[in-house]
Amino acid sequence: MSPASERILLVDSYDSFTFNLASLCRRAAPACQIHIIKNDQLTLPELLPFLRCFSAIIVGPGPGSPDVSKDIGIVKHLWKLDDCHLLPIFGVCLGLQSLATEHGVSVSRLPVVKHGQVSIVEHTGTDIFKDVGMVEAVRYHSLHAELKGDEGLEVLAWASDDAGHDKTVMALKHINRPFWAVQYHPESVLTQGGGIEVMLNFWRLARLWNATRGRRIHPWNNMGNLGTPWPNPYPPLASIHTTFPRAVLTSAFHLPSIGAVGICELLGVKDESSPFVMLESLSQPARYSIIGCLDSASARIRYSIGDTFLQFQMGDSFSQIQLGSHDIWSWTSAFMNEHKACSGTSNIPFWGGLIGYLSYEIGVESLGVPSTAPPADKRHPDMNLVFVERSIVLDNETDTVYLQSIIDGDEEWLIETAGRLKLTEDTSSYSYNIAPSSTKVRSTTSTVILPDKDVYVSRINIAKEHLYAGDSYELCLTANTRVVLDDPLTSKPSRTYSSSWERYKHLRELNPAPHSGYLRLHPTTILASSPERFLSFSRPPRSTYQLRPIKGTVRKGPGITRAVAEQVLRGSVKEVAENLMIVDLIRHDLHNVVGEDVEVKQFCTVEEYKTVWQLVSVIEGQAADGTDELDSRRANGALGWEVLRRSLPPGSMTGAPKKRSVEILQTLEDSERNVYSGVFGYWCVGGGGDWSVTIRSCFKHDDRYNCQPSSKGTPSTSSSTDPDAHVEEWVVGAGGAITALSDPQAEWEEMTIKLQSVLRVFGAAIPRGN
Ligand SMILES: C=C(O[C@@H]1C=C(C(=O)O)C=C[C@H]1O)C(=O)O
Ligand SMILES: NC(=O)CC[C@H](N)C(=O)O
Repeated sequence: MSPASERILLVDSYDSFTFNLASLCRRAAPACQIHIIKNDQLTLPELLPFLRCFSAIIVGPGPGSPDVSKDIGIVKHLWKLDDCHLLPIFGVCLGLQSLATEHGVSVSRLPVVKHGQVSIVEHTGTDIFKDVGMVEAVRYHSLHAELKGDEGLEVLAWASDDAGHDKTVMALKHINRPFWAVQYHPESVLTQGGGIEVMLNFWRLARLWNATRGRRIHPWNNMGNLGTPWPNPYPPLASIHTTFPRAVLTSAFHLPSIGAVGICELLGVKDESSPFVMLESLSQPARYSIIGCLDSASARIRYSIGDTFLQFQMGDSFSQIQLGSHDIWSWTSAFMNEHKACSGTSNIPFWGGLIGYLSYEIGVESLGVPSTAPPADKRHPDMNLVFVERSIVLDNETDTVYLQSIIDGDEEWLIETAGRLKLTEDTSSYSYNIAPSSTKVRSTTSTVILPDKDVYVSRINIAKEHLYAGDSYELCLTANTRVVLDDPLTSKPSRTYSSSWERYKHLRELNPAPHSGYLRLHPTTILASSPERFLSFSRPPRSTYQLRPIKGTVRKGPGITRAVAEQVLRGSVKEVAENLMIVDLIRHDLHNVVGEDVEVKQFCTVEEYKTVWQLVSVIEGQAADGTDELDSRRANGALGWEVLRRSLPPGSMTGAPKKRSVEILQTLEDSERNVYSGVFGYWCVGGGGDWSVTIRSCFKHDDRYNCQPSSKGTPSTSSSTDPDAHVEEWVVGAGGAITALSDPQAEWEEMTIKLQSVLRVFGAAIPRGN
């Protein structure tokens, strides 16, 4: 059998490191096809006929326990295969624990759990450790195998650095069946010496076992579908049209003093009843501000989870489009395929395209976790986008304004808008560079409903119980704070005063953040000042996909210099472990779509923000040659959209493994997260995109703009209730990663520090003692 036709089966127990393992496997056996299945996808009788086509099986890690059927699925049966189906198997973590359990070994809790921590692993230098030197390995486990010695298993490696423990088993083999397993994570980015080296040895041993046994591996003739071989970058599209790009009309000129705020005000941001979008960067990399020039013809796309349709609005025309064989993601991709554009200014990140937000729950829906959120007819949009055809991008470094339109023959708009901007600049009749004291948020009475500290702390303790039990390695627990404003003047929508805009201007001064933005997409308005990029993708060809997870937070204050922050964050086992777990999770998310080419460009760097120091890592990937070349049948940047689809909700906001962690968090949080913890940003018609994590931000839903089709087919912008009774309610979410090492009081404080960065905009503070 030539290596080219060999196949490896990877069984995924719903872990968030599986695609890292697939990538390691590919490095060890480059010509092999890797098929990935979930551990509950097939029954054993359904799987058996396929096994003769595989050279080996890898059993991945996962949440839970090897003796819980729902956690381990089909895996437990694999160690009992009869001789005619037998094949080499390599287990990782939960995989090792299953091998042990099925041979009568007791698997119990570790005295001190190891999540994202590195241990020195000593080994026998035999079998999968042949010619392997020093091993430093990352561990993600709460459980461990305790052998008595008569189970038919042999210990190949162990760790001696566990408190209250002599030697913790780190690798096993079966004495006469072709089974090997490791307790640590060979695929983790920080594992050294025992990663690819051990995988190469397993592959050598597996092939040797197959050869000496004379095991014939059957070709994959008409075997049907058993987990599409990895990687599988594109989803099947219901319809793929060939479309030709439109040209981007651009006019650029120098405009030194008007600034992004001035441009927004000139474009009518103060008319609260109209949609408005603006994305800007207010601290490093602080270069571009992107402003949508919307009008009543701008297309709006809204979708709520659970719906079989989306709402499409263009001016007065309002329709419900049935998704049919599409889901909202493939529909949006098909829409962007119809609206491709080319020949804009190459260094300008946005030429036109979709701007808006995606909720946390839309990611939960993609994970296949049933929602606990209100039903579709009671929801606000989970995907809320506007298609921007005319835009202004301000390059804050050179004070150049780029006017852009993707509407054919729109030169007149460019000339007219340039004239308006220049006139405003010349007459300087209004200072747009507003000083902090000049923001005009009217003072209002606000009621702040904070999360209850005792309840939050008790939930931290429950979260820790889940971590000790092995159900999760890290849980990002959050809570909502509500701010209810009593401002009689905002009870009626105004065309000349927008309190949300005034508030945003205040926020951008108080908390200038690299991922800021004002999104008024009725019924929802978001004021964003996020430090965290979720995903950016550069324009094809050869797009780079970049994710920048943050984990590790320290409040800025007297004496907290960079050196101190470095010590507190980079010098802390807990903080680095927290960050590492998300780095490994994000690598997995990216490997899922782009395949092998994923690199950690920056690991645990301390970055400075207005009110906090943060520990930030950067992961980048590129698709295999040709996958994201400009393709006339697909939207520009379709692969970036696919990375987004498969990677939400952001791992830094869930913890790992993502699916199980999300399920646990649903039991620990009172309400849906909604806009908080989702993403906001853009997808450019030229193929680039940039989506930030919606944190350190606030949002409100205003049901006077409920945007449902009225009986006449136009959106309703009036409430059925008395408009004077309107109460303005903002939601601010905040939270933090809980690990087994978390101190509940410190976690509560960390959450309140994050909350405070936004609460100040309402003139509210968290009372002392809280
Ligand atoms: C949960 C929040 O932040 C997340 C949690 C962080 C942490 O645990 O250190 C850091 C950044 C975010 O990924 C928030 O801001 O509300
Ligand atoms: N990474 C894993 O596979 C973890 C296995 C198991 N859930 C534990 O915590 O020990």
